[in-house]
Amino acid sequence: MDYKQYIKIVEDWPQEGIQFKDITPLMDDGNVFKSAVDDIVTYAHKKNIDLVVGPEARGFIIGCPVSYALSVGFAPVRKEGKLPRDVVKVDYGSEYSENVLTIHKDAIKPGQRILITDDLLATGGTIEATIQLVEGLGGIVAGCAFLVELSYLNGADKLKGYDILTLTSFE
Ligand SMILES: O=P(O)(O)OC[C@H]1O[C@H](OP(=O)(O)OP(=O)(O)O)[C@H](O)[C@@H]1O
Ligand SMILES: Nc1ncnc2[nH]cnc12
Repeated sequence: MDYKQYIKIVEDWPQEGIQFKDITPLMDDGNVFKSAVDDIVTYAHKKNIDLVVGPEARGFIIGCPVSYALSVGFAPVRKEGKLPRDVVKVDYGSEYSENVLTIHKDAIKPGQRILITDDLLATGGTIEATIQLVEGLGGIVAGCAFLVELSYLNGADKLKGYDILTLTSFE
């Protein structure tokens, strides 16, 4: 499926100079959204995944249906101050923001095989921070799956040595 046609480009949002790739039209079409989730599930089936992990908020949109289809759990990575129990945290930067990401300390058991999901790979800052949290708790990053990659921002350079799936790419 050609997913690119379902992604709308919004100029200068959320800041001047950022070309925002809006995935909501893709999600709005049930057949297209299901096909995208199914493609990620097919990728994950070969990887013996124990748990899906995704960063707030769009990582949840992709990760939760994938975890449901795989019959494994989903652990949320959230911005600081949102998770109610003991967390580990990491500072990070993305294409247009800087923040702190956290995960519950007991979300991952050492040795669990983790699939990380997000809607989009831009600079890779968010996913790099998510990997740091997962590995800090002893998880094994078995794969990272995205709907979209902005290859001109070279996020994949931060993911050398990890297995990555992207369903479509903007050059
Ligand atoms: O590769 P990067 O440069 O780090 O950018 C990618 C991240 O940016 C967006 O999240 P955002 O922080 O806008 O949060 P949201 O999902 O809550 O909209 C997107 O969903 C990715 O998580
Ligand atoms: N250009 C972009 N479009 C949509 N989401 C993003 N997250 C980081 N950069 C983005």
